[in-house]
This record gives sequence, C-alpha cells and structure tokens, in this order.
Amino acid sequence: MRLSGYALLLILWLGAFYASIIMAYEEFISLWYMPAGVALGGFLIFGKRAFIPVFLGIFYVSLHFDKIWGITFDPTHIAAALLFSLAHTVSYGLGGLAARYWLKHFTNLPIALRILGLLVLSAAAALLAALSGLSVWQFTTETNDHIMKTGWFAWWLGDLIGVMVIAPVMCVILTQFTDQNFAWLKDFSEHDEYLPKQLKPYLFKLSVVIATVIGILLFDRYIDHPGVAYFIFFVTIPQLWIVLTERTSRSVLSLLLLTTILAFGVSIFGVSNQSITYQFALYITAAISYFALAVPALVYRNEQLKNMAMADLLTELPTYWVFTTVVTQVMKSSLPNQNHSLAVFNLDNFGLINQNYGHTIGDEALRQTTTIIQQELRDSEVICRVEDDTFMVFMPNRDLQQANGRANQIRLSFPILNFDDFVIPIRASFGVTQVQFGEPIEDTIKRAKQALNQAKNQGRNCVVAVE
Ligand SMILES: Nc1nc2c(ncn2[C@@H]2O[C@H](COP(=O)(O)OP(=O)(O)OP(=O)(O)O)[C@@H](O)[C@H]2O)c(=O)[nH]1
Repeated sequence: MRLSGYALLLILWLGAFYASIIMAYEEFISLWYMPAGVALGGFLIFGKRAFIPVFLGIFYVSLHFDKIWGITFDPTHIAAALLFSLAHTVSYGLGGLAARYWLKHFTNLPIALRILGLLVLSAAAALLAALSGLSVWQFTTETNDHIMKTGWFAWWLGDLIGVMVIAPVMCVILTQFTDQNFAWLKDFSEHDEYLPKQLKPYLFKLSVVIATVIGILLFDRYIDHPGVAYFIFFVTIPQLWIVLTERTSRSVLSLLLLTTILAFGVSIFGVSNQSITYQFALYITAAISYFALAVPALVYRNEQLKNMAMADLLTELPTYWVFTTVVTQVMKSSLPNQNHSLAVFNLDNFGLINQNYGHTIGDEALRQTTTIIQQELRDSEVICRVEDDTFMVFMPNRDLQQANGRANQIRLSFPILNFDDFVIPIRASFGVTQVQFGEPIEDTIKRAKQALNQAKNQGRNCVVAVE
C-alpha cells in the first residue's frame, strides 16, 4: 500500500463521516452511515494495514466531536474516544478481513454464494459495530440508556446500508492505490467488456431511478398515509434494469446516487418518520443488486464457454465438436451417389520443435502453420484441430482418389517457418478415407486415423489412403 493510499483512506473516512452527519435524520442516526462502508472497503482492499487510517479517522472525530460525549477534553474523554475508535475499527476490521479471506480463498464457489457470504459478513460486522459502539457510549456517558435500547436497530441498519453502498465504491477507488492483483474481485466485473459503453441509455435509466426516488418522496410528503413510503421498494426495478444491462461500476454508481438522494430527500421532504422503511428498501435494493450482478457474469461465462466449444483457443480453428456437427449435417443431406472424403493429418516430429525451441515457439509454429494451411483450403473444405498437432479436413464431393491427390497438394503446401534466428520446416503425415454412405462419422474418422498411423510407419511426410 502506498502512502497516498493511507492518506486517501483517511480523507475518505473523514469526508464520509461529515457527510453522514449532514444526512443524519435523528441525532447520530443516519439513514446510512457511510464511514462504515469506507472502513470495511479499506480492510477489504488493504487488509490489516487499513487499521491505522481508519482508527485515526474515528479517533480524530471522537476527540473533536464534543456533541458525541457531552464532556470536556480530559483523560476520560480521551479514553472514551479511544474505546469508541477501537469498537468501530475492530468491528469493521474483523468484517473486512473476513470478507477479504472469503473472496480470496473461495473463488471456485458460484458468485451468488460468494455474494451471500459478503452480505452475512457485512451484517455481522455492522451489528458488532452498532452494539460495541453503543455499549462504549453507554458505558462512558452513563446517560443514554434509551439509545441503547431503541437506537441499536436503526444504528445497525444505517451502518449496514453504509457498508453495502460504499464498500463497492471503495473497492473501485482504492484498488488504484495498491500494487496488488485483485483477481478475486474481478469476477464481479469480468462481464463488463460485453456490456455497452454508450452513455445515453445509461443516463436515461439513471434518470428513471432518480425520478422514482424523488417522486415517491414527494408522494410521501403530500399524501398523509404511513404506507406510502413502501412505494420506495419500486426503485428496485429501474436499479435492476441498470445492474442487468450496464457495467458494474455504473450499477454501483447508481446505487450510490439513489441512496444519497434518498438520504437527503428524507430530511428535505420532512419524511424522516418513515426512515426505517426507506432503510429496508435501500438494504433490499442493494442486496438484490449484488445478487443480480451474478446474472450478466453468468451470461458472459456462458458466452465464453460457447466460444471455447466452437473455436480452438490457440489456432482459432473450429473445434472437433463443430466439425463433426457440420459434417454430420452435410452427410444427412447427401444422396447415396455423392462421394465425400476425410483426411486426418498430424505434424511430423512436432515434439522436437517444443524440445529444441520451447513451447512458445511450438505454439507460434502451430498458429502460423494453420493460417497457411487454411489459405490453401478450398471454401467447401472444412478443417478443425482435433487435439495437439492433429487436424482433420472434410473434402465434400471428392472420392478417395481425388481426395488422395488433394491431400498431397495440401501436404506440399506445408511451410518452412522463419523465426529470428532459425527456420523450422513443417511436415505432416496424412491418412485419407472415403465416407461410406450412412455410416456414423466416428467410423470414418477411425479409418482415417488408421491410415494416418500407416503413413507415420511408412516414414512420415506422405499420404496413405484407405477405402
Ligand atoms: N507447443 C505446443 N505443443 C503441443 C500442443 N499440444 C500438443 N503439443 C505437443 O505436440 C507433441 C505431439 O507429439 P506427437 O504427435 O505424439 O509426436 P510428434 O513429436 O509430433 O511425432 P510424430 O507424430 O510421431 O511425428 C507433444 O510433444 C505435445 O507436447 C500445443 O498446444 N502447443
């Protein structure tokens, strides 16, 4: 962690604290307590090194915020501030470190399960912070029994929302200030490249979110019914729209915006007696947003798997699966008098290239060879990489003799590859066979592979054709 990271964490914590004070709807109770999210996010990204800036932040405000303690600046005050700072830092430290461990070491679990773990850990950390913070408060002031009994729930909920909304924002910001690799966080945004970049549709969706929040606050302000605040749950719909269709950072930003507007709006529109309902709605909206993040991530993974099933990663040739599917379709639509053939070829002594020049050069040789052979093929011919250095070519409308000639043409087109300090001649052996009408494709391939074995036994760099 760089020094700028420490400083930034401290500044963000203080900024979040003063913002929460402005947004408090009751003395010391905020709709959402932003510093909780800054603290947990700090521990999540920086690990235990976040302790110092978080502790300093809360210690500073505990000393200077006389209103909290109602006592003067003396040893008791300092002891109280110390205890209070420890309660906050240790609670979010434990929560943040546990969340970090969970995300780092359970990367093979489904995303939804990892998110569930995060929600549980955040809830536990926020509860610990609320209970320990209030206990310190009660213990040091001895007067606020009422707060302990009635305030802990709102305090907990406010902290929890702070964590849910701010911690992901912290992850986006703080990852810039450390040299670590955050592969364990990237799963939540790896689908981003598949999602649109255009700003206009996002701004439109964002305005729907904002309009929904402000509309409901206004409604609550002017319709005198305690149930009106429940309409705020509708904001989940446009928020989900964003989560499912926009990049992760945009979903996080929208959640941040809607929470901020709601927190200010509750005070501005004078509807703070409904705060608990608004807090629940925020909590549910944030939790659903995180779960929904798993959906575009799953769609993205599906797309990746589909691509892997369709094209070989190294050569980008169609896979065996695509090849056999296409060939089977052609065979099904063929007439008995149509002759088709199939060639299997394997590069000669390819293992030696790896041995002599290394695997990377071997990969490059495979790539360059397939590019050159592809150029040599006719449009109607279908090629695939079967495995390793073995390939297959389907030759429609060619009988065995024609296919034999064609395979020899392809064999002769194998290149001599030029690298900086050396040249590598590429050679291959071929097995060719004609497809028997109505036979399964696996039988044809088996015969062609037997012919290929014969070609290898005959000294390589040749074509063997079998009926
Ligand atoms: N660089 C690289 N090598 C691979 C890849 N896949 C398989 N190989 C290597 O290709 C070689 C294939 O060996 P074989 O086909 O059995 O034997 P060969 O050395 O080509 O000799 P013959 O086939 O008998 O002529 C092995 O050394 C594999 O390690 C790959 O994707 N990249």
